[in-house]
Amino acid sequence: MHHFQYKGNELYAEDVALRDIVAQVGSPVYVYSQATLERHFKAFDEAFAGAPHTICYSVKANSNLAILKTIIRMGGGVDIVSGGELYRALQAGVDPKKVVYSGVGKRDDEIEYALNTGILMFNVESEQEIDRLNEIAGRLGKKAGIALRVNPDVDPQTHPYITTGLKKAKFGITMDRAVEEYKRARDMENLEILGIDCHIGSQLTKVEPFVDSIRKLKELIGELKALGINLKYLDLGGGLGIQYDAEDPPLPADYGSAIKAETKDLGLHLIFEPGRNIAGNAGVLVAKCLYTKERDEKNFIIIDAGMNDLARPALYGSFHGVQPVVKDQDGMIPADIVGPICETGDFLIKERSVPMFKQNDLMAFMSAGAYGFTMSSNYNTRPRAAEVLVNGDKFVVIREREKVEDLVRGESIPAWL
Ligand SMILES: Cc1ncc(COP(=O)(O)O)c(C=O)c1O
Ligand SMILES: N[C@@H](CCCC[NH3+])C(=O)O
Repeated sequence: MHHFQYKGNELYAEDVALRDIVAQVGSPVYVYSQATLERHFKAFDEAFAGAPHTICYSVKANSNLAILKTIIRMGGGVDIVSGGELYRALQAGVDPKKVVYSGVGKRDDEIEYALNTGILMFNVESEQEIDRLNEIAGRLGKKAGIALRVNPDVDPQTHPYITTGLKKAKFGITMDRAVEEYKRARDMENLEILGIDCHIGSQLTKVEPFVDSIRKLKELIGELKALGINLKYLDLGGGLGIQYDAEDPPLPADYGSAIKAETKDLGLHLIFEPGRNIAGNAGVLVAKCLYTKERDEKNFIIIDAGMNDLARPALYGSFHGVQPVVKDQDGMIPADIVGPICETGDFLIKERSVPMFKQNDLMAFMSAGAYGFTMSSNYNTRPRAAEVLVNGDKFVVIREREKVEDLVRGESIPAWL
């Protein structure tokens, strides 16, 4: 069941009309459905029933404290890529033993913070990071649990900007270096080798690339075993895609059975880092039409949300569906739906047939729950949107709309000016 649906001609999030939210909170506003988040988490979790596993939700997809809390209280852990994300996850009450820390550029202070917190493991992304971790852990009198993030050189067949597992990508350690690096790490006093990790890309719509990379990892796991390096965890990253338009991604259950079949004899505890799969279709961005321009060459629908609010179309040419919040338009029109920002690339929809929105009409951009708010910016000194969580017939503002005063906080004018 879908939780963003029409009742009559009004679009609802669960049992709340989006129009009522905007009446109270204004626009643009991100609206999330708690029931959808919970359903997605549960489906992912159940897909791995019978196999020991932990779901470490990828904070970068949607890092609002209320979203993190929703996942944590269902038993989820988190995948973080910065000290900032660790701070958020701790604020939301995460169990440090369910935190994995990925990322190619971990700073010393972030590593210290994570060590002092007692996180489960660092997914180490370079040869130098191994040494740095050992050094910092030694200084703090701690042991750092590690997995090496290896780069299996598998093509995930997704957008080039979100392909991470190819040899030419900046992520991870190459397969041919991995054994040597594990041996080096084994001899370091302040490291504990816990596992192996890979993440090959995002928005994958097939299971084959996942299976291919597991096969490559299995060879490596075998080689390590022969050397007496025994692992506990196999972290398979995130990346399972969702439907934005006409994609037909595998269901979590299908992804789960393919992976379970491939890993069942390894005796390893599986870790997953899904982001988009949990949050993507659990949120929409609601915006208002400010003006329309009809021209011979092109029609424009100008709205109060822009690329600073939802960057994905401008950044990747991504598709987001659009639905009227109240269906009362006179048919469809070919148009660009654009924001108020002074950039030609500031569009949410390009050359598509859309409802004939008029001034003050509200519209919802679908599938905006992941990499929506978290990628938003203040470009053009635009306060970031409010965020709302819906639960049945209730809703709460889980992040206030920013104010202009928030945007100049910390700035100062030197005395000589
Ligand atoms: C290391 C790592 N883990 C997990 C994720 C989450 O990916 P997704 O939202 O595609 O599940 C990402 C982003 O691609 C990532 O870089
Ligand atoms: N931010 C990207 C995905 C990259 C994932 C980062 N690990 C998107 O919106 O699709």
